[in-house]
Amino acid sequence: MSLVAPPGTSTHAGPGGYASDLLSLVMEANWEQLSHAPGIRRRTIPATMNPGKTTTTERMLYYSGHTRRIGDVDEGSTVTDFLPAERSRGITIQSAAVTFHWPPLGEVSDVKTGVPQSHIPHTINLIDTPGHADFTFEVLRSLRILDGAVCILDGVAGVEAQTEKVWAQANRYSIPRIVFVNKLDRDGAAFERTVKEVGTRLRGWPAICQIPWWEGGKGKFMGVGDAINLCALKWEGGDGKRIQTYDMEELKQYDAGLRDELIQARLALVEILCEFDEVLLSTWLEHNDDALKVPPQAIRDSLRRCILDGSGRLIPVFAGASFRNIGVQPLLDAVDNFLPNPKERPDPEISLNGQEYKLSELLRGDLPVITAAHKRMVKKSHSPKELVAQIEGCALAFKVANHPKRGVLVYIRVYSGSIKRNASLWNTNLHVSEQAQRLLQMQASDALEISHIPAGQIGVIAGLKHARTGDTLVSYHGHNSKTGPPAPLNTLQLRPIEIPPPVFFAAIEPDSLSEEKNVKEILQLMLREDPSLHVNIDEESGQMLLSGMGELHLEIARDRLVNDFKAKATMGNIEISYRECVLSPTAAHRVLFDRDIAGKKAKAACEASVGPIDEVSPTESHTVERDGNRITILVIGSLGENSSEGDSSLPTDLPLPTIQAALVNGAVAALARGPRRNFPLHASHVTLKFESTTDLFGSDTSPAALSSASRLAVGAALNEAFDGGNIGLMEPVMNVVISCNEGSLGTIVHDISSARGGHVLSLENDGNEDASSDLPSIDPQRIYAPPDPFASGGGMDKAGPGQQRQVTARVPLKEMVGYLKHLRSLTGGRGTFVMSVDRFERLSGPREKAV
Ligand SMILES: Nc1nc2c(ncn2[C@@H]2O[C@H](COP(=O)(O)OP(=O)(O)OP(=O)(O)O)[C@@H](O)[C@H]2O)c(=O)[nH]1
Repeated sequence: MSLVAPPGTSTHAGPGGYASDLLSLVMEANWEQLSHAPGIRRRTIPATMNPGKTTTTERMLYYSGHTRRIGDVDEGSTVTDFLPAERSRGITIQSAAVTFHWPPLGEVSDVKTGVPQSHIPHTINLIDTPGHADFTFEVLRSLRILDGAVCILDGVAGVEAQTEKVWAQANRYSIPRIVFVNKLDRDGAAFERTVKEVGTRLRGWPAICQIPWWEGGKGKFMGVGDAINLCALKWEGGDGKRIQTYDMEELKQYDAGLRDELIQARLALVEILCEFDEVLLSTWLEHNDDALKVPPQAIRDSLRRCILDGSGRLIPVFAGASFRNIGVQPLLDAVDNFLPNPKERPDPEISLNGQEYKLSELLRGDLPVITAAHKRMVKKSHSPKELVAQIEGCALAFKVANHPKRGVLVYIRVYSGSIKRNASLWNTNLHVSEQAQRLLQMQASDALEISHIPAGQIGVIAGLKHARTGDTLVSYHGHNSKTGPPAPLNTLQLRPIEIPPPVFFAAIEPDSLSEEKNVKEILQLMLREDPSLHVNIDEESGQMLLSGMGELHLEIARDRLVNDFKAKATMGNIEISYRECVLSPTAAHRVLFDRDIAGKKAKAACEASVGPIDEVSPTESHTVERDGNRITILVIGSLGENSSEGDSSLPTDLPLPTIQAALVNGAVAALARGPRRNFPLHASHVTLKFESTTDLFGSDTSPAALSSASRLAVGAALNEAFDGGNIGLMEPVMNVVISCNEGSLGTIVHDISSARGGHVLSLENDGNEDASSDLPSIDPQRIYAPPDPFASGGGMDKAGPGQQRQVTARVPLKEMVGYLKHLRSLTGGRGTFVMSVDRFERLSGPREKAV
């Protein structure tokens, strides 16, 4: 028996091993991801509500030397949950990014080849993400930039509906993952059951790397058995830095039961790896089919190979109880050992003009869309390849945060080239240029000024005025600051993500007229931080409506507005955001706008008509989709035909893309407020016609004048529809997935279909027939897991008698308000559900009256 420092702190490679290209690791709420190349890792923690992501993050920061004390979620003293609203509620709202090193930099000795990755310091950028379903979008957004993730599961609750949802998205982004089963100190903790649920509900084969160690097999949770290194680790209390290791010989004396189980775990681990990895299969054969003789390093290498593709078909599983400071250091080692570095990650997805490609395809310069664009160019000073070679860097803004001292910080991940200080960045979402005046690397509470952020790295741009979370920023050699890089490069989007439509709203009332401007500015900043919030300001009345994904989402937004940003305003009741729709096509309405804007003469005209989206087929002209509506812009040139980019009838300071963007903006503003009940329009198709011979008025025609003309013309068309009784109402209908036990299935199905007007779409067992997963279902009998000492029956009975069942249904949102409480009462507190917007549906007579 020996007293050793925790794995990952004593035997690491020396300062020489700290490669200069050390990356960092990212950890998100629910997920921890680590990237690790010759030094970089990022990890995330995905999970369900409250499985302990923030608690685990606190320990990671403490053991890595990033903090001097362990913060507590319940006391509101953690590093990553720093917003007052997070601290008062004990939940994560915004994903927080922190950078630290594992193993700690000062504690390394010599670098040797062939040592585990965890012996070489890695920079880890960790993102701690939220768990509540209202913030799912925040999690999905963070997933796009992760190189790897740690999924933290609650060992009592197991795999929950929310875990499955985030897991499926991680599959889509091919993110390598490991699972940490937390809270094993709690009454009712069931490691075996949780592992089997990982297999059946997440559809990956669990590769158990650690098994829980309960005192005497049934007592206090005190450590883990390590199936890779064939030893047991016992935490000695306190801050968790003192860990005793027991080798297999010592275990014979100390806990023979654990030793026997550890042997089973090692056999199962090698067996499952051999099924996926031929290299390990050969090693096993070389060791006379003896799984106990396979060297730990061969197992580590194999695990790394098996999860690298991010398919989730094999899932390494670790065990612990973060709150008791048990299991966190080996988890950090696992992040170093198994999660990939940015260079090992697949090519990111991009979109150009709405078409999907891979980034490397674009950078090679041979995409047909680029060659075609080159052919259309008037000035062909570059070949298509050279056109693309002018891209100096391209990055994704994954987080915008308002720092009390440093102002607005935009966190970016660079995907190609590098972003240099003072580079002019074209924002392909907003179509504006802004300069990256200051680049920072955030280290602990310090910010280091840097000259550039290279590909694969995460950094911060300070002082940007426009960039929002989710925007793509392109640095393009010699781009025009008004129109950006040549089309279609000006539309380049990295890993685009669809923002779900908001389904709840509330009115924001500034306390006084003088406060209005301040409130609007704060709301704009909040929107930059969180693009799943929407603000709609009525031009005429000045009324502000804030909409979002759920009631909690809006409550938190109110807390941020009033308490954090100190706005003097109140928020009205939270209500369901219905939609309005146009039932039949209107006539064309031409509007001439002729008024001063900000003291300057502004004049422009255009013609608009509106109809239902299905009945007006899209034309070949410029058509965009916005908030569930379609907008077509027809710009007629001097020759009476659709203008192309080089049309000489347009003034040079008002090129075609600027006109199109201004007209679209006006239409979007008009569609944001319907004529009937002020709800946004949905499923409507606007056609806007602009003739350069009649609708342009020299230098008086500015983008602002064009937007106003378009807003008024669309408004006039909508009013015509309203006067003719042609505006209908639509309601959000949710796709609801409920997890419950067999016993309560009948009551739930009855309640959904008769009392709530829902349609049940499917009933499944344990998610095994889940058609949304590409992976084959897994028979839980074939999954190895050590028996649960506290389980009352078989392995899968957490919800009481009977199997776990999953009900998928489509239900109007109105009927789902307050459903969690009801579901809990129907299922004895055990049922859970997730929902997302499925569609908006036209309301029938009686339902319409009820709105
Ligand atoms: N008993 C026990 N409690 C834990 C453990 N880990 C976390 N907790 C408690 O669980 C609660 C939730 O922990 P958090 O760390 O906030 O969980 P989270 O996953 O970050 O939560 P959200 O981000 O809001 O989803 C807190 O009260 C923690 O003290 C553990 O290992 N054992």
